[in-house]
Amino acid sequence: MSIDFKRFLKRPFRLSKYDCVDQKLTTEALISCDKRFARRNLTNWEKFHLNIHQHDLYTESESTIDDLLKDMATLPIVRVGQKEGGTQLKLIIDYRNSGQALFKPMRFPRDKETDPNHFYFVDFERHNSEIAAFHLDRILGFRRAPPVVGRVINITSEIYALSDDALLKTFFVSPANNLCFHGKCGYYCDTAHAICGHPDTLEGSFAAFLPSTTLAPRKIWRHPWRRSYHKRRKAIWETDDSYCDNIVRKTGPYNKGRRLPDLMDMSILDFLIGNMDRHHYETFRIFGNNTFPLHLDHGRGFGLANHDELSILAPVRQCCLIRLSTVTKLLQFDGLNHLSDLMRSSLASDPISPVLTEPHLAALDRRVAIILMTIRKCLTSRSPEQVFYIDET
Ligand SMILES: Nc1ncnc2c1ncn2[C@@H]1O[C@H](COP(=O)(O)OP(=O)(O)OP(=O)(O)O)[C@@H](O)[C@H]1O
Ligand SMILES: [Mn+2]
Repeated sequence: MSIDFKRFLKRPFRLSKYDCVDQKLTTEALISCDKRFARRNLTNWEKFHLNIHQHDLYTESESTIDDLLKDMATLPIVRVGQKEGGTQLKLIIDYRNSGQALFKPMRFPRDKETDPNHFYFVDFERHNSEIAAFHLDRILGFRRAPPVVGRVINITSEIYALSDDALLKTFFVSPANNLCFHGKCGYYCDTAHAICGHPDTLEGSFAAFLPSTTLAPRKIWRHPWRRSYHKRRKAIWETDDSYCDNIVRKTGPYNKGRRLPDLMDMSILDFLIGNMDRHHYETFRIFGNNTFPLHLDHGRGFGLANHDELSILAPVRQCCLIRLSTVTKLLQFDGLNHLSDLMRSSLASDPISPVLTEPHLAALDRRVAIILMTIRKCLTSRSPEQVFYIDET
């Protein structure tokens, strides 16, 4: 099943004479059902949106994703506004063809490590982590993260000149004569933490927007292994290793189907990138419960190259569960195709390459070994049938 775009398709500029809404909503059907589509080619954003399916955001063979990455990295920007909500500054970028991207700015050089006195919930976001997490999600075969690409922009002509009034009010010229802005948000949106051009250029990550929530409403779920987001308190799972078996597995939607294995995949992705900030996740409502959780918000990964945060793997360790297809992938990385090599070559195509430093790439291989060790340990106390989840086909 793909997303129900009936309302999208009913937009009068598209389908005034024909009524195609009962047809299977593939791109091909759309094109054949209104000849004007052939004249006005779908944008890569539209192709991406229309191909979102029940089980993933895109398919392995889809060339649209690479085209979309290229578009986000090169198409002219026509308008810039701030994304409301969330804790740190994010901009909504409008392109000339109506495509949109979520922009996160670069704050530090790639090798700047997380401040050891920062909690996971106050750490700065890293644009390169958003890019690397998308590539990793794709390499692991999950395809649950929207495409993200890097781009160097001119802060004067591509942000300042195109800003909405609210954002414009936060611009200033620094003592070093650089153009800066800070926007409005919960953390780090003040003069002391402004984003400045060097002198005029600014690097950032551009994530393709998902279909609007009006067309494709999403459900927001609290993550069962959410941290406490408190300076002194701990979450239950941090002190109780039976949390998965005694609580999570007994609660819907984790008591059946793909959701629990999906959370294991998410934990693996987060452990590999070092992301401790997974508080909620979203699904598309139209697909019900038997669908994938979106992998969004990876700005807090790749902060520490020499530390492996084992607590991120707690879901896998406590549930002793992993998708057979995921463990098969990880075993391949244990052999000749190191994950670091696959990531290095995948990231080489990004305009702001190198996206990750060598120590962060090396950390990926070390962490793959830790995940596999965790699974091997599970197999000493549980049967393979209990540990490996096989998807229904
Ligand atoms: N590619 C996207 N397309 C559409 N909406 C998105 C996309 N990425 C993120 N969002 C929405 O924007 C919200 C904020 O984004 P994100 O989580 O990356 O920022 P954040 O500042 O870290 O937020 P928070 O502090 O709530 O974690 C997300 O909860 C999500 O609903
Ligand atoms: Mn966040």
